[in-house]
Parts: sequence; C-alpha cells; structure tokens
Amino acid sequence: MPVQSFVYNSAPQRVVFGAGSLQHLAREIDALGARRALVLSTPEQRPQAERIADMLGAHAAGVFDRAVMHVPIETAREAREVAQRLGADCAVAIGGGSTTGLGKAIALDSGLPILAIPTTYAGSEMTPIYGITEAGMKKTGKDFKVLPRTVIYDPELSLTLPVGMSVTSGINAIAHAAEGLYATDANPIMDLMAQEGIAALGRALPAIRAFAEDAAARSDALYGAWLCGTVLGNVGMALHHKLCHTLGGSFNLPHAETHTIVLPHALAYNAAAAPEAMARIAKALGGSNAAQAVFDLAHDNGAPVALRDIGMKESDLDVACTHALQNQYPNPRPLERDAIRALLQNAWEGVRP
Ligand SMILES: NC(=O)C1=CN([C@@H]2O[C@H](COP(=O)(O)OP(=O)(O)OC[C@H]3O[C@@H](n4cnc5c(N)ncnc54)[C@H](OP(=O)(O)O)[C@@H]3O)[C@@H](O)[C@H]2O)C=CC1
Ligand SMILES: O=C(O)/C=C\C(=O)CC(=O)O
Repeated sequence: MPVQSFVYNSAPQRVVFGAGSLQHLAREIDALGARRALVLSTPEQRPQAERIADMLGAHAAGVFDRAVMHVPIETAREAREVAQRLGADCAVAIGGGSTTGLGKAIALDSGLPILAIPTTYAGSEMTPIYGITEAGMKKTGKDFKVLPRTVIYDPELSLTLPVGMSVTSGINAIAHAAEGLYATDANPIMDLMAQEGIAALGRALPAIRAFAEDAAARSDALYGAWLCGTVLGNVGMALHHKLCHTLGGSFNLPHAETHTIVLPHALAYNAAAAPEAMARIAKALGGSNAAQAVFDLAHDNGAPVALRDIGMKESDLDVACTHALQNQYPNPRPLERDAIRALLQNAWEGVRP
C-alpha cells in the first residue's frame, strides 16, 4: 500500500540500553546537568534504590521508597515535599510503572527532570502520560514535562521480575503496540515499532517462562517494552485501554493482569474493522489470528485469562459495560452496547476468542 500522509512527533529523549548499562548512571546524571538526585522506589525495591544512591555518592539527595500503584495524590504531595526539602534537582525512578508514575507526579509540579530505570515492561518511561489518583478517581493527562529525559534499560535489573509478572507486564506492553496499529493518528514509523515490539515480546515471554534468568530473553523483552511504550506515548489508544482503565479504576483489578485478559477480546471486537492491524499483530506473533495468538501467548505461559480469576464479580459486568461506553476513546469499530457486554462476559469466563 502506498504511504499515506501523516504527522510524526519526535520526543527529545535519551535511551541507554544494554546489560550492565546501569554503570553509566553517574555519567547520565552529569549529562542532565543535575547534582542532587532523589531516588524513588517501592518499599520492596528499596535495596535497589539504595544501590543507586550508593553509586551516586555525594550526588544522591536521598531515597523516597513509598511508590504505590496508581500514584495516590497524598504520596505525590509527600514526594514533592521531600524533593524540595532535600534540594533535589532530578529524580531517579527505579522500578515499574508505579515508580515511574511517582516521578512523573513530581515532575508535573516542579519540572524536575526524571531519569527512569524500568524493571518491568509497562512502558511508562517512554510516555508523556501521567496518572494521579485523588478521592478514589484516577485522572490521566499528557504533559511533556513528565516525559523522562533519560532512560537506562538494563536487562540485568529485570532478571528478578517474577515470571508471572513478566508475562502479564509484557502483554501490557503488547497492548500499547496493538492499539497503536489501529489508532486514528497511526503513522508508519509507529507501525514499524509496534510490530517489532510485539515480535520481540512474543519471542521473549515463552523463553522467560522456560528460564527466568535467560539474559537474551530479558534483553528482548525490555527492547520490546521500549518500542511498545514509545507507541503508547505517540499515538492514541482505543477500546482496549478504555476497558482496562474502567476495570482497574472502578473495580480495583490489577493493572497488567487486566490488560492480559482483556486484550484478546478487544482485538476480536475490532478484528473486522482493522484487518491490516490484525494481520501485523498475528504476523509478529507467528499466528494467523491476532486475538487468538495473544490469548495463546497468555494461556500457554501461565497467565490468567479470565476476569473471574482476578477478583471481578459477574454481577459488576453490567456496570462495567455502562462505564466503558462513557467518555469513549476513538475506536475502529463503533461501541455497541450488546457486543461490549458480550466481550466482557467472554473475558470474565476466559473464553478463547
Ligand atoms: N503513564 C503511562 O504511560 C503508563 C502508566 N502505567 C501505570 O503503571 C502502573 C503499573 O506498572 P507496572 O510496571 O505494571 O507495575 P508496578 O510498578 O506496580 O510493579 C508491579 C510489581 O513488579 C514488582 N517488580 C518490579 N520490578 C521488579 C524486579 N526487578 N524484581 C522483582 N519484582 C519487581 C514490584 O514488586 P514490589 O512489590 O517489589 O515493589 C511490583 O509488585 C499502573 O499504575 C499503570 O497505570 C503503565 C503503563 C504506562
Ligand atoms: O493510567 C496511567 O497511568 C496511564 C496510562 C496507562 O496506564 C497505560 C496502560 O493502561 O497501560
């Protein structure tokens, strides 16, 4: 097909990739022109945060280890105050999307540059999207102030990510790329990244399941996460992300697992309306049907495939359907109530699409 007209935005970001690349941390902080870094982590990843602080020596302002899922506003305020009190001039976020999200909340308020060191495959480090939860409601927005200025991808740091989380986090990344392929503002550059990102994760996840410390597979997975995260940051998401934000936000379902379960069904819903995207997804995963290939990737690698298995009540499906139809994201197929309700039922039961 001839290339159509499109708009492509290039974000100013530096990526340092490779096993052992954490050794370049001090050089990268210096390149940012920063002198005092506040290191962020979850409580459980504090040992890794302390290692970072040790590496930075006099350039470490301190460690703030209270990152939690979905960035509660109280935590964001506390972290902002700590950053100010310690005179931090940059934040180093080591961890998954929750920790990167906390860094973004600080940057949104202060403009502090972020250096992100991702240890999951969620992809937040490549996006200008932030999310903050206030009074039980998660609000998301887009601001280039929060886009991490530097990202260090060191696959050695992800060797300890449990296999189950690796698979679901990898499929969370695949979801960004899959929806990017049928985005209303899609472009050929993002299409290339999306297909390559899906293929890298499609290779990596079964290898990680077989051997969690497979260095090559960890490297492939992080490379795929980078590409898929870039797609999320550059083009608009659709029905699948809307459903996951609804289910996560209203029913407190776990983020990556929800993405893993819903994606095959969202793809099946959109299949006839986005045949080229589906062909690319299927090809990247070595299958002939995109929805089934994603379902099999999850199922065959031990991930949950049914919403009922991650705490969703069947009696809440009607409400979830109503929420999903409000403030709709653009989608290749119009949202039809009965079909969305059937999609949710299938996802709840874990039916192969
Ligand atoms: N703004 C954006 O563009 C995006 C935002 N997000 C947001 O990010 C959040 C989800 O991020 P996600 O990465 O899935 O989850 P988290 O950051 O919450 O991390 C999930 C789990 O991974 C564990 N973990 C992380 N790294 C390691 C490691 N190397 N070894 C062992 N355990 C590890 C953490 O365990 P522990 O208990 O040890 O801390 C944690 O329990 C959501 O809030 C989502 O909305 C997601 C994608 C994009
Ligand atoms: O909710 C946010 O923090 C912003 C985006 C995402 O979580 C993307 C996703 O659903 O993985």
